[in-house]
Amino acid sequence: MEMLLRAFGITKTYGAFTALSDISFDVSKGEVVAVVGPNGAGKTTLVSTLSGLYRPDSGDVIFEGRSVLGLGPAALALRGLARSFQLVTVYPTFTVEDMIAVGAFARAGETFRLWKPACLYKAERDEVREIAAAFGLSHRLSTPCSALSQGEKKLVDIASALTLRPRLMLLDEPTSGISSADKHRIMETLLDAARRCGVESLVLVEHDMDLISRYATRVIGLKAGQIVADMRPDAFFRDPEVIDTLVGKVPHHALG
Ligand SMILES: Nc1ncnc2c1ncn2[C@@H]1O[C@H](COP(=O)(O)OP(=O)(O)OP(=O)(O)O)[C@@H](O)[C@H]1O
Repeated sequence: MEMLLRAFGITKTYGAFTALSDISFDVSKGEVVAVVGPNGAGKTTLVSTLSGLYRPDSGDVIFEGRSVLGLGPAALALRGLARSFQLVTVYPTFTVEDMIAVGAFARAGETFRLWKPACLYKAERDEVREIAAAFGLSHRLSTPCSALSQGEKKLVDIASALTLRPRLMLLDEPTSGISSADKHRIMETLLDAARRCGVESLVLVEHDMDLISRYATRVIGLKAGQIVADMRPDAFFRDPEVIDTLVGKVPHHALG
């Protein structure tokens, strides 16, 4: 399987505190990697380091065979490794169409110049509409983001990142704040839309074991900044020691 991302020897400190310690793993085409672990394990720090927001103290991040250290999130997204940034909550008065367009404009070299009249960008608008359709958001294009449900807000954020057509997408808790009843629908929509938009691999921080057992192809377990498990979900859910270390009790139905 083609390797897209390689992280090796990643150490990240905050002052005297070591949040990530010598983290190494690869992500190949076709994988949906769930990153799990207790609060403070370093999951968000890992996503922020992989996506160029933080520079590690040591180690390297290789994407498509080249180091991407120091590129920063915007340049990295344009290179094909993107994360969502929860901009919907930052710009609640923007319509769904404008919010999704942020990424399309960035790809066109118009880095987040949102004040420009939207009508100037016919090609980008067409693409925005195509992506909105993949996310089932066509009927919401002119709705202000503030009027969306929590699940729709998550989808708009991810849709915006997808206009950059990334090969690999990093998602930090894509279903947080969404009711249990809606989580599966949102996860299915986002995975299906991501594939349709050309995403080849996903790395997501996720706490919901039921979602992981159903949608992940691999689980990486972090504890105190170190990888303590890297395995297929079926093996993960059948390892009581790993479960106890990383998540405590697992819902019975996640065990299949
Ligand atoms: N900017 C920062 N400055 C100092 N310490 C930080 C900073 N960001 C995170 N930390 C600390 O680093 C550790 C890892 O934090 P991180 O947010 O990556 O963990 P997490 O696994 O995502 O946790 P959670 O599940 O609670 O979101 C925690 O102890 C946190 O307090």
